[in-house]
Amino acid sequence: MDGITLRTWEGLVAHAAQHGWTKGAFYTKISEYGMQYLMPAPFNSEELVSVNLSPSPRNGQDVYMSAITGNVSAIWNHAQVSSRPCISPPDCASHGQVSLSQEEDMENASGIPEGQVLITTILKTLPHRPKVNPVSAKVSTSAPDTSASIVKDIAAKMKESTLPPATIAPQNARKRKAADNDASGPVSAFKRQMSTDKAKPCGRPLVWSNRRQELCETVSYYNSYEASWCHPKGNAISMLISEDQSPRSYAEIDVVITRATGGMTEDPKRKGFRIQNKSHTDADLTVRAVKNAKLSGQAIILIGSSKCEMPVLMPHNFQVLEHYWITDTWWEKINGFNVFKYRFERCDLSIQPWYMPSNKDFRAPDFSVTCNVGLCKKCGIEQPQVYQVWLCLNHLCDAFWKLPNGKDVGKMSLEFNSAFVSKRSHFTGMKNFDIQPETFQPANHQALQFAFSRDGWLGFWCNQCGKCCSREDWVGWTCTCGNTYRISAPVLRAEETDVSFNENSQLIPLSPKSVTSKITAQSDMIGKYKVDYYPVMENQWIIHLHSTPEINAQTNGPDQLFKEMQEARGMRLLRRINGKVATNAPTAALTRHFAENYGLHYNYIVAQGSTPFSSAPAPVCHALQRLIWAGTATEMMDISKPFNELLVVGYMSDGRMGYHDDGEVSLGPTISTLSLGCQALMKFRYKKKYYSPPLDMKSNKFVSESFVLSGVPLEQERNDQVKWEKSHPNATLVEKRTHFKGLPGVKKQADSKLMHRDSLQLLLSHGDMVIMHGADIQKYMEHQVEARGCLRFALTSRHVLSHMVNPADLYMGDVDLSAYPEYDGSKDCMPVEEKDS
Ligand SMILES: O=C(O)CCC(=O)C(=O)O
Repeated sequence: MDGITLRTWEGLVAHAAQHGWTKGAFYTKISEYGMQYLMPAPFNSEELVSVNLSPSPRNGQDVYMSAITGNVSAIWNHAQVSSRPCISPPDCASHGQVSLSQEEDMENASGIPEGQVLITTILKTLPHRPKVNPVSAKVSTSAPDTSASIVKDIAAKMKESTLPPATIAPQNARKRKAADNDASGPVSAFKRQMSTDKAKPCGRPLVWSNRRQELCETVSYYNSYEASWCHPKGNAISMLISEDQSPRSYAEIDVVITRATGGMTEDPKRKGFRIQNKSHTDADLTVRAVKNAKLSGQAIILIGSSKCEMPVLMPHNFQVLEHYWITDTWWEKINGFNVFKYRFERCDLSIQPWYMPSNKDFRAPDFSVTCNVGLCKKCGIEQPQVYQVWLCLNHLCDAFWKLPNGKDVGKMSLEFNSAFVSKRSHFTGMKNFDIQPETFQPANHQALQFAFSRDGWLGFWCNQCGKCCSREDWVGWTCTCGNTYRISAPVLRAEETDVSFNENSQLIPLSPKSVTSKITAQSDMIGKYKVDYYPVMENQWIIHLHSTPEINAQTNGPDQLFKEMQEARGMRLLRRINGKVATNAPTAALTRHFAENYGLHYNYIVAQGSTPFSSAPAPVCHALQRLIWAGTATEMMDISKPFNELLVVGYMSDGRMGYHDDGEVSLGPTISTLSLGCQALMKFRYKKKYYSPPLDMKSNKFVSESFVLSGVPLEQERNDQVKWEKSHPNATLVEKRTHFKGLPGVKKQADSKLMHRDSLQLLLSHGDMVIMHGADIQKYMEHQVEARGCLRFALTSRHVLSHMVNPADLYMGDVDLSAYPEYDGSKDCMPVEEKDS
């Protein structure tokens, strides 16, 4: 590993001269110093994963470099066999940051441990930044300055070897016409086509979805619910291309030119449009990941949304296009801010893609087109001519984004250099993911592991129509084309469930002792249950009834109910759409739990409907008996408001119900839940709008309600703010902000330790019951539940106020429990007939 010994700039250059600079060599621009380093990989280039270069924090002048290598294919294979969404290639991000104290140790490293990453660091003191000269763009035959000559030598060697020729005269480049590009001169930055003008594609996508979540849950290479790029741990693997609202984008079948997202905000002048309001930087995760992908030659899977700017009609909301690779990256100025841009080229140019417009003939690629390159005299970096005029596109150079006359490009409209768009190169990098997802092979999965695993309840790729389907139904998948897949799950005992089948799970075993509470419980015994009463606010209680193995083993007790819940026929637990979104909306997202409601409707479940109690399966009715007992035994339940609703929620590995409250006007004040199966962590916290001061220092926004809960940290200061706000009803936002920022304690309020933390956490075990009593709990607090194993049911009962229900539906809440024995908390619950005999 001679790379490790290259500690000086001279050594580095000598090494460069000595070694063949092959295609696999990597180069990185240390543009801050106006130089370009080209370095051979001091190891088998195929093993290179990523390289990071940054000025050393020690003096800002040393170069601090870390490279990550390893047996890439072994690592990727390993990553692929691991469970979704664990698509972790080597951990570039964390390994890329080596502290200075580690450098000497690193130098002693030798060889690459099999299947592991290796980090190389090189320190080099750089010359001071050269003085700025006027910019000049020219083809790279011009006499370079000293630093540039090193670069030129190296570049020449690279050209001699395997890279395609880097420079041709601009006029030659322009003569050629690309296969898919009709422009013979400069190519206009993308002309948007109305979707009605677009031709239909010649084929159909292999993989597609209507909702983004379906895609993310199904394919292992795209797990990005919000951002367009998917770059787990700094390794870019796929990108969703959609509408690009910034200037100078381009999209056709073989080439896509777009920008790193981020740094944009709503355009105050044009509704629905976004504008740049912040610069990208080299430290941005996407910028780093894209650079890494370019260096390592890794293919990127592009996914097109229905709004994507390809000149062809996209048949679905989301469709997987093909593998592309990043041929160029550069910087531009948009709206005065630095923006990172890149050019993708399709990897398999000689194969017709499914999204070729049906009214166009497929033509073989023309590899003879290459793009002219200019050399910036200021920074010494050779760069392709991206636009009709050559510009230095190194954002750290003083000549950046300046015309040959030294003036900023400003509002000048730029068109792409046709050669830059039309050039084609042979892709020789790696494709780490197949586009076609694995189909389920139940025989290959150990039934227990699969049935309740994260994989088991996520996406299903329909091999009939190519649709990605989330698992919406407890019993399996149904594709819109009619294809179904049913899971045959084994029946588990409760003690078999405290294991998560999510390999990526962060779950750490919890004991009741490790679950802390800021509210002190008063404990008591009711029957055989130990009962913890948490006084949350005045007359507001959260009550935890701890079950025991003895209680669980009772006839019709939790063990039996858990078994029956798994075997119950006719139950229809479904994942529902979160929020009020149309089912097929691209953004519609399903919950991470499955639910079915019995008895009366209330708002939360209205969309999904309810099943009358008269059709409820036996375990639901037995559970209701226990919940009624718990409500009355703890003296919380108002007998004039009996439970007339029961929600069954099913959780598998990694299942959860996020923070929410049950504070609907249609509900009575007492809510009672029975837990069956694996443990769950139930967390309570005060809602931000009541817990925080009126001014939220983080978002710099005013929270909607000015009310401070008693007992919260900095209560006095928070109350002072509320008082001031009330006494200055006409104060403007600026005045309020100025006033609050000057108050003592305000800084402390922004301290995340004092903000919005869980106040109570309960570890719920099999058979436990929880009662929430009091409307203020729902008004001022919210709760969340995380399953801590692979299978759990929660059966929660409420009272729905009858005047809030459609009279025609009232019958649904009628509960006839005469066939089910009453539960008294201490005795076995025997079926009625057995008791009588
Ligand atoms: O899973 C649980 O224990 C409780 C579920 C819940 O919070 C609810 O139904 O509102």
